[in-house]
Amino acid sequence: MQKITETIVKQTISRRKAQSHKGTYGRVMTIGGNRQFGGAIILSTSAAVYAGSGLVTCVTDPINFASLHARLPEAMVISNQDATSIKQLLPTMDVVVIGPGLGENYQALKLLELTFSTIQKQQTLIIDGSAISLIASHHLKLPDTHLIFTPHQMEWQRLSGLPIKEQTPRNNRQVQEKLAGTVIVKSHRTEVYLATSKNNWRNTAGTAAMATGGMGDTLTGIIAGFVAQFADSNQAVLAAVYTHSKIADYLAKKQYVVLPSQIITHLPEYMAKMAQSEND
Ligand SMILES: NC(=O)C1=CN([C@@H]2O[C@H](COP(=O)(O)OP(=O)(O)OC[C@H]3O[C@@H](n4cnc5c(N)ncnc54)[C@H](OP(=O)(O)O)[C@@H]3O)[C@@H](O)[C@H]2O)[C@@H](O)CC1
Ligand SMILES: Nc1ncnc2c1ncn2[C@@H]1O[C@H](COP(=O)(O)OP(=O)(O)O)[C@@H](O)[C@H]1O
Ligand SMILES: [Mg+2]
Repeated sequence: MQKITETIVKQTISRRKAQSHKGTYGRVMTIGGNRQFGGAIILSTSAAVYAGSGLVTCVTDPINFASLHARLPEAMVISNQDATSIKQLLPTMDVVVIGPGLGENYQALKLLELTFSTIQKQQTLIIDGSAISLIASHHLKLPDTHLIFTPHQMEWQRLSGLPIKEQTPRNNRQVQEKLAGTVIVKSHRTEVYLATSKNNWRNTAGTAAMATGGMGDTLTGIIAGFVAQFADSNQAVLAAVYTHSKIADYLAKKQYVVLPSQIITHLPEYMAKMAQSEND
């Protein structure tokens, strides 16, 4: 196992070019948030914006529009029932996140299938939460695109068939090869199995202060923002995993529990620090 450390973050996050605009930093679509789990997609969408994505569009139940906009006027919204707009806009994105708070009912399944049939080969699809559980329970065929799975250990058990005790690096790698996507197995020490490299990685940051609902939803937004902006996708994934946990470690020095929304608000400052020290 290789160690994920701050060196990767410093290598990944570079200073922004003066001659750039929002289009330079990537388009992200976040899909999820039913009536019960609106908070999950609000966190994911906020993390994508605060991580620096140029333009972010959230596809969610319209019941979540007002609360999302109250916290995050930067995000655009589309109704999760508006298949025409989704089909039209999704192919223009660099990165699509599906799953945070999506739920697992019939409507959620149809939205996942629509996403799979619309996504293009050159795009990146981050599959999280309910979307992972739906793939497992409905044996869905995966689309031909750049895939990143972000399961926690139980979601990984559902998708891989590996009981948590048998989730060893060797077994995880075997299933990753079948899925043909990058797999991030989240736990107190998250492991990353990259699709285009044989190296396996383990996070060196992270704290039990992170053990609170919405923490993984936040990670998906950071990964989306980093993959949308930075040239090397593998580095971007590793840097995102570390950044999420490192900000939590910093806040946990003075806090018993760290809230996902606090990690989000600290992203721009941490990223500026990493960009300044890119050549250290
Ligand atoms: N504010 C919001 O809107 C929020 C919305 N959310 C959304 O809810 C949806 C469902 O996601 P979910 O993760 O809550 O539920 P599920 O997939 O059933 O997994 C839980 C089961 O797995 C087990 N488990 C074992 N190992 C584990 C591990 N390392 N990490 C975690 N769990 C582990 C665990 O064991 P236990 O706790 O019983 O010991 C339990 O039996 C999803 O769309 C998500 O985005 C949430 O993000 C919360 C905030
Ligand atoms: N004890 C812990 N130590 C370090 N990281 C943790 C700990 N507990 C949870 N995390 C991190 O918090 C996130 C939880 O993700 P997930 O279970 O999907 O949350 P949610 O679905 O509620 O958003 C993961 O990134 C995981 O690594
Ligand atoms: Mg989750």
